[in-house]
Amino acid sequence: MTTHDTAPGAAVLIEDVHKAYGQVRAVDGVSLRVEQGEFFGILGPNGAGKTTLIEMVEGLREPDRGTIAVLGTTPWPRDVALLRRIGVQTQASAFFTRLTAVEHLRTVAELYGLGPDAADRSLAQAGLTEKAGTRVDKLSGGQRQRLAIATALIHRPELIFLDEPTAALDPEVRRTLWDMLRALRGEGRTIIHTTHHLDEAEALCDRVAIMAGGRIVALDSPGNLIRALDAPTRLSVPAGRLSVHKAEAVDGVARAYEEAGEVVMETREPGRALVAVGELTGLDQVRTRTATLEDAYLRLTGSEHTA
Ligand SMILES: Nc1ncnc2c1ncn2[C@@H]1O[C@H](COP(=O)(O)OP(=O)(O)OP(=O)(O)O)[C@@H](O)[C@H]1O
Repeated sequence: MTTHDTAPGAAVLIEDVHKAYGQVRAVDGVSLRVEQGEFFGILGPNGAGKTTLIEMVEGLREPDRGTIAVLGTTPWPRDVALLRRIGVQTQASAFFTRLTAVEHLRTVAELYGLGPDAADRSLAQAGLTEKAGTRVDKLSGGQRQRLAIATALIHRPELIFLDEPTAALDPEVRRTLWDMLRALRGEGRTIIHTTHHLDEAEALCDRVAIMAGGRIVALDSPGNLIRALDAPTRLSVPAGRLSVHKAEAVDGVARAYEEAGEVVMETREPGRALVAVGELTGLDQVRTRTATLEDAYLRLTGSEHTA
């Protein structure tokens, strides 16, 4: 086992890592540091290199070049002691499908040398206690997703990898899972979260790395990435309430147009424009939209494609 001089506080330290498949440079010189206790997002379009990067961090693939330290240890070649300190949830999580949820978890607990209480605890943590006696193949998609997370958490790992944990879940279940993930972070665990759900990354992540073409094109907190966009605020009112012509003349409005039954006004002085719109139409049904992480993501990954 090789240990690195990771500065205290780093859960993962990646330095100039490269990985190619033939001619495809899947990961092309990535460096980043994830702090302990951080909720860190990895975002990027299909084929950006996220999975390849994460698999190298998890010790499933060997980098061609560069170094990776996970909890102070090199993950390749695979290190059993490290595996006990990390938890991995993937889209293809394997279950003992003919067992009940609790039997499945107790079996996994035994594989880690843990008692049944570990299974009961992670079942409760995932909000699945009610489904303890349900066979895994009878669980809904969302319940299975939670079971995958419960399975990844059973041995109380310090570092948790989540891959699209809320894919295909209904909005209510997604929010419940968000609460669960926030609680994990509250316990001081480090979470590395790969997702295409930008609202989720914005709501949960302390920082995100946006990848495109095997490289990191941005790395910052969602708030800073959004602010860096310097995008206008959009105010909108139902189309019948105000003409585009009048909207253009509103104090503080830079541009106005009609879209999906609404007149949209772009402004860099939202306070001033809102007061003026309020005087014209009243504030009832006026909507305000500021830039989101999705806007920042589209700008950053779009420019990368045209580069
Ligand atoms: N086993 C493999 N053999 C050959 N090429 C691969 C292999 N795995 C990935 N690639 C290629 O490497 C590049 C990066 O793929 P990767 O799966 O890491 O991206 P990703 O960001 O995880 O994408 P997605 O969001 O679609 O999961 C892609 O061009 C992909 O086609």
